[in-house]
Amino acid sequence: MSLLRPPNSAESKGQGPPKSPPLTLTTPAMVAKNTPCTMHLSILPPELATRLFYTMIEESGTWQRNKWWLFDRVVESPHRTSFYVRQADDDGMHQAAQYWYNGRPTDPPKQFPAAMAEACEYIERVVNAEMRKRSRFALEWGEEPADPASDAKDMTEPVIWRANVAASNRYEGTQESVGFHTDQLTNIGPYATIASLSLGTARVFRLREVIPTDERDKRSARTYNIPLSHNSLCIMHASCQETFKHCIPPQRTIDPFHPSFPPPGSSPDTSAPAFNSRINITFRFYRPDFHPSTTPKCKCDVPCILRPDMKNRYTGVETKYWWTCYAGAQNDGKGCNFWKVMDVKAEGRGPFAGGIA
Ligand SMILES: O=C(O)CCC(=O)C(=O)O
Ligand SMILES: [Fe+2]
Repeated sequence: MSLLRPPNSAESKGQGPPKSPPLTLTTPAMVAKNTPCTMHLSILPPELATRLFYTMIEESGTWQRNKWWLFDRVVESPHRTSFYVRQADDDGMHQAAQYWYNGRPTDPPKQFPAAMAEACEYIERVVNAEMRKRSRFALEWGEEPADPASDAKDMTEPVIWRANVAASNRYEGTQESVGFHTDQLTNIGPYATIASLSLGTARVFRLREVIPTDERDKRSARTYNIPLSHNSLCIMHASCQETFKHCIPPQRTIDPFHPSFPPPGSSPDTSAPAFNSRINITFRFYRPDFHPSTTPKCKCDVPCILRPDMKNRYTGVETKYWWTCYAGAQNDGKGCNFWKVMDVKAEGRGPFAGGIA
C-alpha cells in the first residue's frame, strides 16, 4: 500500500536514512559550521575588485570551453576557463613544467595579470591566517614554500600556503555552470587548500558530502547552497576535496552586477554597464613535491591524475589516493585502465605537516 505512505518517509523510498532538505548558508558563521569551507566578504579593496573584474572580462575573450570524452561522446564544459601561473620568481618551477589538462598537453600558461597578482597578496594573507587557526592533516605540505618573503613582506607568522597558479572561470547568464566534481589533486597534493575569489554577478556555490560506503545506512548527504557575492572569497580547506563535491548549478534567475565605475579608458561621461557575468579565480598552491615532472605516467604515456578514494576513505589510517589513467578523456574515450595506489614513501613525497616520510 505504498500510496498511503507519507511521501518522504524512508520506507516510501525503500531504503536509507532520512534525508535533510538543502540548506542555504548565507553567513560566514553558517558556512564554517556546516562545511569544510570558510567565506570571507569584501576581501579586496573595492576599487581593486572592480578593476580585476574588468581585467578578467577582457582576458576571457580568449578562454576556451574544455572538451573531453565521456564514455562514447565528446562533452563540452558549459562555461569558459583558463589557467595562469604566477611570475616564476623562485625555483623555475613553471618554466620547466609541461602542463597537461584533461589528458592533453596545453600551451604554456599565461602569467598573472597585474591586478590578479595584486589581489593574490591580499588573498595569501587571509588564507595563511585561516590555516594557522586550523589543525593540520598529516599529509598537508609541511614546509614553508620557497622564498615567501617576495610576496608577503609584512607577514609576521610563517607562510604555509602560497598561490603559485590560478584557474579562472567565466559564467555568462543563468545557464552557464559546472557540474559536481572534486578538483584533481595531481599537483596540489592531498588535503589541498584552494582559495576561490568571486567577482561580478552572484551565483550559488553548491556542496555535497560523499558519504563513505560503510556509513551509508546511518546518514545521508545534505546539499549546501552558498551564494557567493562580488568580492567574496570562499576557501575550500584541507579535506574538502576528500569529502565533498562542489558545483555551480544553473539558476532560474540572477541579479545583474553593476560595477561602481565604468571600464578603464572609457570617456568621463560613460556610465558603468550592467553585467550578467560571474568571474571566478581559484588560487592554488602547486606543491614542490607534486611537481608535474613527478607525476606517474600510465601505459598511454600520459600523466595520471590523483584522486582520493572518497567512498572508502576511513578504511586505513590515512585517506587512500589513486593515480589513474586520464588519457581516455582525449583519446576517443579509450584509456588503458592503469591505476595504482599512491605510496608517499616510495614516491619520495613530502615533507608533510604530520612529519611522515
Ligand atoms: O566557479 C567556482 O566557484 C568553482 C570553480 C571550480 O570548481 C573549479 O574551477 O574547479
Ligand atoms: Fe572545482
